[in-house]
This record gives sequence, structure tokens and C-alpha cells, in this order.
Amino acid sequence: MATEKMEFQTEVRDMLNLMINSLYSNKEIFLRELVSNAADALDKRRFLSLSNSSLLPVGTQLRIDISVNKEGKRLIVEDNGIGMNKEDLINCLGTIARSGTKNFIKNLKDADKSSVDLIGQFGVGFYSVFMVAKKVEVLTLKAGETQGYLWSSEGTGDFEISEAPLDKVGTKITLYLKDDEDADDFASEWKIKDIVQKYSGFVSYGIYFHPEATKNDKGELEEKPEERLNDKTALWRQSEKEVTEEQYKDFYNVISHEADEPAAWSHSHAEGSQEFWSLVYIPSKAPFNIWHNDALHGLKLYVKKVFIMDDCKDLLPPWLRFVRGVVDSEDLPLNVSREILQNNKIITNIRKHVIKKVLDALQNMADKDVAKYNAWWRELGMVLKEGFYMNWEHLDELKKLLRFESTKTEGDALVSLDEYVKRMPEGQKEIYYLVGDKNAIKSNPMLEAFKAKGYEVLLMSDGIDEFMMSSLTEFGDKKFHDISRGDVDFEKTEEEKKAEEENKGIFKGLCENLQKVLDENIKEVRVSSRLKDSPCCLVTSEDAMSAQMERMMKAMGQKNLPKSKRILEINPTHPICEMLKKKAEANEDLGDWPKALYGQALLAEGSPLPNPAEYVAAITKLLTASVK
Ligand SMILES: Nc1ncnc2c1ncn2[C@@H]1O[C@H](COP(=O)(O)OP(=O)(O)OP(=O)(O)O)[C@@H](O)[C@H]1O
Repeated sequence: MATEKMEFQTEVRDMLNLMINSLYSNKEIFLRELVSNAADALDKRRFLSLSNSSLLPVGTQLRIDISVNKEGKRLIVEDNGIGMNKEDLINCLGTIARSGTKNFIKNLKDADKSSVDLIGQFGVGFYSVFMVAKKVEVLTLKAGETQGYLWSSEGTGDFEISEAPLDKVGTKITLYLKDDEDADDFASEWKIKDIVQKYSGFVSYGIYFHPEATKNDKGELEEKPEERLNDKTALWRQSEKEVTEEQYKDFYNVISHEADEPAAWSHSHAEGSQEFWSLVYIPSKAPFNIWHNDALHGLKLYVKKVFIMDDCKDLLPPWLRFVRGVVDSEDLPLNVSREILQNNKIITNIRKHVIKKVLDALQNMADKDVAKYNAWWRELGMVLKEGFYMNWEHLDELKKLLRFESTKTEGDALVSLDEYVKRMPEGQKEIYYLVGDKNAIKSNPMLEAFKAKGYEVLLMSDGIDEFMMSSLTEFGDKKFHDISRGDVDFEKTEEEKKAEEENKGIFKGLCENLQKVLDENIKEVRVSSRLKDSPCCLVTSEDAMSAQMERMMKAMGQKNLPKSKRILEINPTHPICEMLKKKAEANEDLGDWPKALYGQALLAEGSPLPNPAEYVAAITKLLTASVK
């Protein structure tokens, strides 16, 4: 057969034109495409040989071989896969636009986007070779056939096919690299090795590199041994039973670059309408940049064992960004891009599965090893708490994973909501909590009456807690109640109720007097039923911003916050209040007492004093008077 010249299909031609003139910076992906095509061809040959053993003689090692010729600027990728006959060559590498190509062209026409972006988005399989090659030759013999062919093209309007005497089944692709600098790189040994290891390290067939022969001292050409480039097993593709604990841990160290052991992991293989593998790890320590805005999401995405991207944000919500691991899909196209992933059904499905696996693994750890889980919680619980903020999914699972310090926990112990509810004394109807400064929260006067009643109060001092509690309103049939807000609604005995009513009357004068002096900062002064040992405390009215939130907003640079006045509650049984009541009744001036009390209340809850000098002066005067 003489050489036949054929024209590329119009769509293919448009695209090739783009490739040839491409400014796309990530040109190296062409090699990923070639190696994946070779691996597919090997898969096909192996598969067909199952029903026709003559297609794969016993002892044949299915493999991919890569070599370079630096001087001649050539790169050669060879496989002994299924191969192509004349019809395949015409169809696959010339006239029929592949699905990727079609989308590519369609988007090119629809949108006025730069072609550079589109190459990244759709990739274009085999044709991407024309980003780096000025001419390409494909020598190929199809398994089960006897006639081999040579396909060649310069990527312009047409391609040529001629018969070629071949006796080895498979495909050999030779790229004649362009004369520019970029292309020079692709004839260099280190660059090729680097790219193959990056994208194709887990491909199931051996990928071998054949270093160029070099001249020795005597000027003779010396052959060098071939080198295998991919020796990593795709652990995630093995069944759980085949993998030892050691292997799981080692693999974690490899992919996470962490030296310690993971706290837990989950390995699964989903089959059905979609097939994918996932191996996800929960680190025991917070990754170093977990609080940076650009913190990495730790999942790597593979498609058919071929590396696609690190840091795949679409596979996990931000509140699971500490998870490390691998997802490998059988169904996604190789050329997925971050843009395409965003609304992709396959990804949505995998994401659901992965989230469930991670939450299950955490729950499992919490059930099996309390100390380990508590230690983990102290490291990373804060990230998980973000799951409550602006999110309405998985709340039930997340609630079960929450842990808190409380008025009843000691040492390293933490309490879960389940335990809290179980140990609620009779009569307690709600889950009580207090948010405040870490150093002051345990001695906050507001806790006094709860402690006296035997009611446990959850103590929250993480920056995120206030935000979390805005979405966390109940657990089962129990509502959460912020004890620094509004009234305390304990069950009260008739006697207690009567005493409270009486106190309101008795202390009315004092309350009014205090209110006059403190009006600038205080909305109301009232008699408290939550204090036992302290003279007073500050509470927030039901609808106002809490002290903790106000401090946080200020720290975040929020200026012009409306001044939220709080309520000062006084303890009717405290000697100071008794004494002040008498002064008020006798119409005596309260002197420095109101300022001192207000300052005390602020300090007790860990809030800063608006005017420390004034407070110190007031206290000094009172102390001085006491020694006279
Ligand atoms: N090394 C090879 N051996 C056998 N057939 C090949 C080889 N390389 C390419 N082909 C054939 O050429 C076709 C086109 O390849 P191309 O890379 O353009 O697209 P694809 O692999 O089908 O799709 P995609 O790249 O989007 O996964 C392949 O589907 C395959 O049939």
C-alpha cells in the first residue's frame, strides 16, 4: 500500500491548530495522556486474551517503555498493548472527534474564554502531544493481526498512513520535539522521570525508562540498564484484608508527609452505578497550616490510578480539611479540572461517601478508646465544630462527636452530650452552657447556683463556640440554654419564689440607686437568683450580643459596634449588698461601691475593664477606709 494522505476532521483540525500554538504552561500533561493510553491498551489486550489466549502468548510481560534521544530531540513511548489497525488509526487519531474534543470545541465556541484555560479544563488526550512535538509517528500492530502501520502527522491539516512491516504487537509513539526551550526539557531524563513519577506512579503496569547510552573513557558507547519508574503499589486498590496495619501506617506517612501515626483510617471500595476507592486518614495532630486561609484539603484525586490533583477541595467540606488520603475514581474522565469537579454528580456522590466514612471512623474511635478520642478532640475538635456553622448537613453525627469541659469534668476528662443528658439530675430540663474566657470561666459567679443545685454546666472557651452555638439549639429533645442570658428558670420551691418576690421589693431602692450611677454601662439592675458566694454578676439580655461575641467582633476589627448594655444582678444574701441596701434606705451616698462592684463583675467573667484606673482608684479608697 502506498502512503495515504488523509484530512483531519474539521473539529480535530481546529483543535490541533490550538495545540500547536498553545501557550498553556502545563504542557507536561501530554505524557500523562500517552502513558494512560498505553495502560488502557494493555488493559484491553489482557482482557481480550481471557477469551482468546493466542492474543497474549504465555510469558509476555505487559509493559510501557520510555526512551529519549537528546541530540535528536526525540521522545519515544512504547507499549505492547492491544495496538491499532488501519481503521482504528483513522477513527481514533484523525477523523472522529473524541468526547473530550467535542466538549473542548463546543466550549471554545460558546465562551470567549482563553484557549489556555480550556486545555487545562478538558485536556485533549492524544492530541496534546502537539503542544510539544512538531511531528509525531505512531508505529502499531494490532493483536491478532499481521499487518502493521505507520501513522504520521505534523498536526497541521492532514495525516499519513502507510503499511509497515512489524512483528511485535503494540504501539510505539515517537515525538519529534519542537525546537523551543520547553520541548528541550522533554528529551531530558530527569524531567521525564519526574513527570512519570508524579502522574503515573501508581499505574499497574511497569513503566521502564531506558537511559541513553553514553561514551566511556575509551570513547565506546556504553549501554545503561533500564530503570523502573513506578514501583509504588496503589494500596487503596487492594482489599482491606490484604493490607497490614504497618502498610496502612507507612502509606499515611508517604502521602501526608507526617512522621507520626494516624489516629484512624477508613478504606473502602464502592461498586455499583459508580466505582471508586477511597482510603482516608484522620491525623492525630493538627496539620501545621490548618488555621491558614489557604490550608490544604488533604485528599488526592486519582482517576484509574492516574494522579489528577492534590488538595481536591470538592471531595470534603472545609470542616474536614484535616483529613488526608486518596480517592480513585473509575468513572471520571482523565481530563477533569477543578472547574468541572464543582458540579459533578460523580464527585458529589464520592464526597457523600467519604464524609460518612470519616464521621464513622471518628465515632468508632470515640466508642472504642475514650482517652485517644479526647486527645484527638483537643487537637482537632475545633475544626470539626466549624461543621455547625453555616451548615445543616450531618448535624446529628456531629453532635455525637462533640466533647466539652464542664463544671463536673476533671483533669483530661471531657463530657459528650450523650453522657451529659444521661447524668442530668431529676428536675433539670435543659442543657446548660456558658461561653467565656478560658482562664476565668471556671470561677464565673454565674455558675454558683447551678453548682449548688448539682446541675452540670458545659464550659466553652474556643473562639468558634459562640458561632457554633448559634446553630446548635437542641440535642434530642433537650434545648441548650446559655446561663449568661436572660433569667434562670430553675424549678423553684414555693418558699424560694416567695423570698424572691420579697427581695425584689426590699432591694428596689438599692437597684434604682445603682442604676443611676451605672446607667452609662448598665441596662438594668436586678436581684439575682443565680448567685451564692459572689456579690454580683453581669448577664446578657435574651436579645443582645453576648460579651464573648462582642470581644471577638472587636478583635476581628469590627468598629462601630452598637454599645450593648448588660444587666447587673446583685446577690441579696451577700453582706456587701446587705450593707448597700441599708445605705440606700438611709439615703446615704453609695460612694465608690457601684464602680467597684461593676469592675468586679467584669473581671470575674474575664472581660477587660473599660477604665482600669478608675476601678483601681475606687478599690484603693475602699480598702483604705477598711484599715482606718
Ligand atoms: N497506545 C495506544 N494503543 C492503542 N490504542 C491507542 C493508544 N493510544 C491511543 N489509542 C486509541 O486512540 C484513542 C484516542 O485517544 P485519546 O487519548 O485521544 O482519547 P481517549 O483516551 O479515548 O480519551 P481520554 O483521553 O479523554 O481519556 C483511544 O481511545 C484509543 O482507542
